[in-house]
Formats: sequence, structure tokens, C-alpha cells
Amino acid sequence: MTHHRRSSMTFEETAEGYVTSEGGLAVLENPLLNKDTAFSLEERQELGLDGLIPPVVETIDEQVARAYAQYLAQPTDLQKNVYLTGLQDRNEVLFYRLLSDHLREMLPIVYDPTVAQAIKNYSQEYRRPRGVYLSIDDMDGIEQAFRNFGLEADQVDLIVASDAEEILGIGDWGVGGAAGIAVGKLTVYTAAAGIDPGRVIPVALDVGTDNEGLLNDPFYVGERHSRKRGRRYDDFIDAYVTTATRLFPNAMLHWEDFGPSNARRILEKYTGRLPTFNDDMQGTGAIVLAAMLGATRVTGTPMRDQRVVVFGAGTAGIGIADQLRDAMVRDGLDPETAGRRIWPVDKQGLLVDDMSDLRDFQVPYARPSSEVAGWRRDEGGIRLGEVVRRVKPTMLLGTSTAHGAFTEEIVRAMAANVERPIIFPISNPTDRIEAMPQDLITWTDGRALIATGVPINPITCHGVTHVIGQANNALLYPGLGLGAVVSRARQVSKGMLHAAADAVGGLVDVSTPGASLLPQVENLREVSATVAVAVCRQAAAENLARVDLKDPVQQVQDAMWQPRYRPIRGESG
Ligand SMILES: NC(=O)C1=CN([C@@H]2O[C@H](COP(=O)(O)OP(=O)(O)OC[C@H]3O[C@@H](n4cnc5c(N)ncnc54)[C@H](O)[C@@H]3O)[C@@H](O)[C@H]2O)C=CC1
Ligand SMILES: CC(=O)C(=O)O
Ligand SMILES: [Mg+2]
Repeated sequence: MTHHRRSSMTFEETAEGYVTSEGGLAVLENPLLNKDTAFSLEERQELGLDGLIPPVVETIDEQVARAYAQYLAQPTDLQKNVYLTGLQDRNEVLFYRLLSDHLREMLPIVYDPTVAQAIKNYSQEYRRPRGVYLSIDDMDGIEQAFRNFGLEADQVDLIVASDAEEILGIGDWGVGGAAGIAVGKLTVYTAAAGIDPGRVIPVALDVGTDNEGLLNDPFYVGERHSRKRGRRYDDFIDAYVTTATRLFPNAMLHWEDFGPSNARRILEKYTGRLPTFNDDMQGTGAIVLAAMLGATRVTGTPMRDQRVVVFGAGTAGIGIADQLRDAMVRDGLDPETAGRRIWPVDKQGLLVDDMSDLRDFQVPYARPSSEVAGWRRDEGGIRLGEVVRRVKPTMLLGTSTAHGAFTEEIVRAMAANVERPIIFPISNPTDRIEAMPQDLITWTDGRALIATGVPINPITCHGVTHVIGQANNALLYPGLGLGAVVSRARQVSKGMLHAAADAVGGLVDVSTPGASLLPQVENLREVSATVAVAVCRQAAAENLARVDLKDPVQQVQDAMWQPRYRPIRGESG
């Protein structure tokens, strides 16, 4: 029996449904219990709801039909997002049923790319809080904040935290970014992998913001000071981790959208000590690797022979480089040689080992200055066009936020040297993408193998319909998280990430011309369950699982929360 205390009311979960000690408006106001017009007459009587709901008793299908009509009546994507957030706050089962019935249509509204607009407008559209808000100005309040949320030690599977320094590709969005992305990522966890929405906590780590627009916005709801760094920042992160793991010993900690100076540092500090992962580095790395594996099956060129240019050598770019390098090592190269098949390009141009401004995580991939002595330099650096002409890459990856950086000239130069150029402009949201797939198809005469971070409609060229796979970590992290939760993994290991990438890759059939390199979003539940089973098996193989995994397929299936109403009884009933 699981015991939930949320929204200052108590309810317990039994095999038959929920039992609650409270009634009346408190039941209607709890989004995990509320069924609104779907409460049966018996439930209404028992829970003290008579007269509080219109007389009709509706099925969830009838409720979904109304909610969908209301959704369609919203004039803009942002208003659709606001509408769905309101529904999520009123009735979570109905929200997730609507979302799962219209996943392809609504995922871009609750998640990437519209979540970026919602985050920019967080303080304007603010209606009610969700999750736990921790402030660097109140470190002593961390424990109380978690306690106030009302969940007990064994009731939390997963915590998503962000400090919002690098939200998607839109930069620093303060408390709205942190809360908005943590909630958005958790929504995908539930929709995609059936993570129980009553057993998670979104955490906004408010360390201030350097966004002048927010600091000077009278509506801004966060701490109104610059972003704090250094010792105080590290102490705050440590206080969060220490408190969260002490209060919720089973919870996995997911890190989202931290800045490049913190993301890897934080991950390296806590990896190995607790179940934790950074989605931008590891989730993204694994989904790109999965798409890459699909592409290598089309081209017939093995991983170890790829030449990869990574444009945007930040958190995601180097996170992906790590996974591609590891995959080349698994394919027979030694680590040194594998690393040498990756060329990182950032604002300074190609990263070269004699540069004084390299970030520590870029250093292993910086090219020897001797290699590039004769290469053309512009504005002091070796630009992407020159790198493409010299390297003749098989793969070009975009994680730069630089919209339009993959120009016609650069793409044509790449396509002149390789039969099927693999081009993944995965920066989000859409106005940050390095090139639009339609252009890539045109410039390469339909030869490019493409995956993007945002959803893109299929493109037809010379009679072939190209289905563009969405290389967004949303296709991977929900299953990874579910696998870690089901296995109660002590850590999220490299092996588990590889298993996740292989599992996604294994779901794709690239034999038809134009086939997607990744599974379709409609199949997210199947994808996530498959990933979760693979992750469970790998956790068991590495002795990282804390539960006995006799039948991971069934254990994963049993763990997946479904959006359907459960009977609710009063405690005395
Ligand atoms: N599809 C997916 O699943 C994911 C996509 N991303 C996207 O990747 C992009 C980068 O995200 P993060 O790595 O977290 O940010 P980041 O800030 O850590 O990295 C961005 C890097 O690009 C560089 N850069 C910026 N402008 C550039 C330019 N004009 N030319 C060359 N380099 C430039 C920056 O100096 C930085 O090193 C974002 O748009 C984000 O949405 C990130 C994670 C997952
Ligand atoms: C998808 C994601 O995590 C990002 O763009 O940051
Ligand atoms: Mg992210």
C-alpha cells in the first residue's frame, strides 16, 4: 500500500484503487484524485461531492472529447500550452489521457519547441506553482521545502532539477526556465514511459539570473539578482543533493539545462555515488548515437570509419562526442584513435590544442596545431567551411544554437565528398536549428541522412518521402529513467547508456529509402519500455540493480502508470 500526502490531503493506493480520508472540495482540488464529471454517483455520495459537480456522469472518453475541443479553440501554441498546463493542474489522469491520444500533435506543445515560449512567458502566464522551488538565498530552507511537498521517503522515484542557465538553446531564463523545463521533462517521463506522476518532484534551483529582461520585469517571480557562482553555488548544489538523497533514498536525480561550466562538473562529482545522469550530455549523446547507428546501416560505413564534425562544442556537443568515441572504441578503435575522428568547432572556429581559452572538457578533442598549420584562417580561426573542406566529414552535427550556420555552400561542400552525408542539426527550439531539413534535402539532392531536435514533417524529393527522425533526448531519457527506477539502479553507468542507445537503434528499420533513422514519436511508449528493459538487464549484468530482475519485461510493464481513473473510496466506506 502506498501512502500519498499531497496538496495537504491524505490518500492511499491499494490494489483496488485509492482510499482517502478527506472529501468534498479537497478531493476536487487534488489533481491526482480529481475525476470531475467522471466521479460515479456512489463516489460522489461517499466522498461528499454531491452538489459540487454538475449532475451528468461522464466517461473519460467524453471528457477527452470536450477537452480536445477546448484545446483546439486556443488561438496560439502558447495558449494551447497554457490550456494544457491548466488541465494538468486540475486533473492529471485526463491530461495524460488527452496527451496520449494526441501525442504527435501535443508533445510539441507541452515540450519542445513550445515549452521554450512557455518558459519565456513563465512570469506573465504564471497561474499556480508546481514542484519545489529552492533558493540559493535560503539554503537552510531546502529540507523544509521538500517536507512541505508532502511525499515520504519511499514515495519518490525521480527528481528533475534545473538551474536554467542554458535552457534548450535560449539561454538563461531564471526560475521560470528551471521550473518550466523540470515540469516539461517530467511530463514527457509520464507520457512516454509511464513514470508515476505522483512519485516525482520537479525542482527549480533558483540561483538568480543574468537575464536583464527578467531582472527588470515587474512580473518576474524569481530571485531578483545576478546568477551566483563559485563556492556558494557549489554549496547550494551540494545541499540540494545531500538533502534530496537523504530524504528520498530511492530517487534518481536528473540534471537538465545547466550551463557548460557546471553541467559536467556536477555530473562528475556525483556519478558513481548515486543514481544520477545529465540529460543534455548523456541522454542526448545516447539518442544521437542511436540515430547514428541507423545511419551507418544505411551507408554501410562502420562507426570506426566515421569522420565527425561537431559544431557547438558545449554540454551537448561534447556529451555526444563522448558517446560516439566510446561507440568507435566498441567498434575496435583504441580511445586515442577514436577521439581523433572527431573535430570540434565552436565560436573560435576549430578547437586547436594551442588555444588558451579551451574549456576543460573540450581539451581532449582539441586538434593538434601541427595538423592544421596550413589551413585557412578567417577572423582568427578556422571556420566550419574550411573544416568541412579539409576533413571531408561523413557526419556533421549541430549543437551550437547558431541558426542557419549550415549554409548551402558548406552543405554542398560536404556532399561533394561523401555519398550520403549524415547531417544532424539538433539545436532547439526551431529558431536555433543550424539548417532546415527541406534545404538539406534540396542542397544534397535527397542524399542527406537527417535527424533534428524538433519535430519536422516528412519531405518528398524525387519521389522519395524522407521521414525525419527526431533526435531529441525525449526519445531516450524516459526509458533510461524507467529502467533505472525499476531496477533501483545504484548508478547510471556508461553500459546502461549504451544499452539504451542500442535498444532505440534496434527498433528502426532503415531498409526503405527515406526511412526515419529513429522510431516515431507515436511509438514513444513502446520505445521507452524497450529501452527500460535493456537498461534493467544491463544494470543487473553490472551488479548495479538493487532489486531482483527475474522478468524485466513484465516488471517494466507493471511499473508503467496508465492514465485511467481508479475507484476512490472514503476511509470509512
Ligand atoms: N536534440 C536534443 O535532444 C538536444 C539538443 N540540445 C541543443 O543543443 C544546443 C546547445 O545546448 P547546450 O550544449 O546545452 O548549450 P551549451 O551552451 O553548453 O553549448 C553551446 C555551444 O555552442 C557554441 N556556440 C554558440 N554559438 C556558436 C556559433 N555561432 N558558432 C559555433 N559555436 C557556437 C557555444 O560557445 C557553446 O560551446 C541547444 O540549442 C540545445 O537545445 C541540447 C540538448 C539536447
Ligand atoms: C532537448 C533538450 O534537452 C535541450 O534542447 O536542451
Ligand atoms: Mg536540455
